[in-house]
Amino acid sequence: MEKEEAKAPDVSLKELSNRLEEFARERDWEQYHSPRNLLLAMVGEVGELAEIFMWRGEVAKSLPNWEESEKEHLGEELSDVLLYLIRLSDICGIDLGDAATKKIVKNAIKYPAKAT
Ligand SMILES: Nc1ccn([C@H]2C[C@H](O)[C@@H](COP(=O)(O)OP(=O)(O)OP(=O)(O)O)O2)c(=O)n1
Repeated sequence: MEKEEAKAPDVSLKELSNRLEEFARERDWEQYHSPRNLLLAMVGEVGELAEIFMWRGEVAKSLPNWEESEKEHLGEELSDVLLYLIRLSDICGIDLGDAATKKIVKNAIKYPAKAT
């Protein structure tokens, strides 16, 4: 039986953002990481994510009939979208964790839960 790969420990947006910054710096890719380029790269990855679901019809939650390799591919494309989103936010000077937390609060005010 194949040995299951160890899961990465809980990771913060800040940590991912630091690692992305380091990744770009080490390759001298900061010059390419402009807001527009990162946005286009992210949209491209959203397209790759959509391709995974294309023509399959409705998919049950937890993806019970999917091969492990398909789930792994899905995880990679979701990650690409997330990583470009984090990098885009950073380059634009947006603290994504803070913005998302505030947005959740705003959403709750706009869409109050029904009183029981
Ligand atoms: N200029 C770049 C190019 C890549 N990446 C990083 C962010 C993404 O997580 C990943 C994207 O790499 P690819 O463009 O090779 O895309 P895929 O991994 O999806 O490969 P493919 O399109 O061949 O499936 O690499 C980056 O930060 N900056």
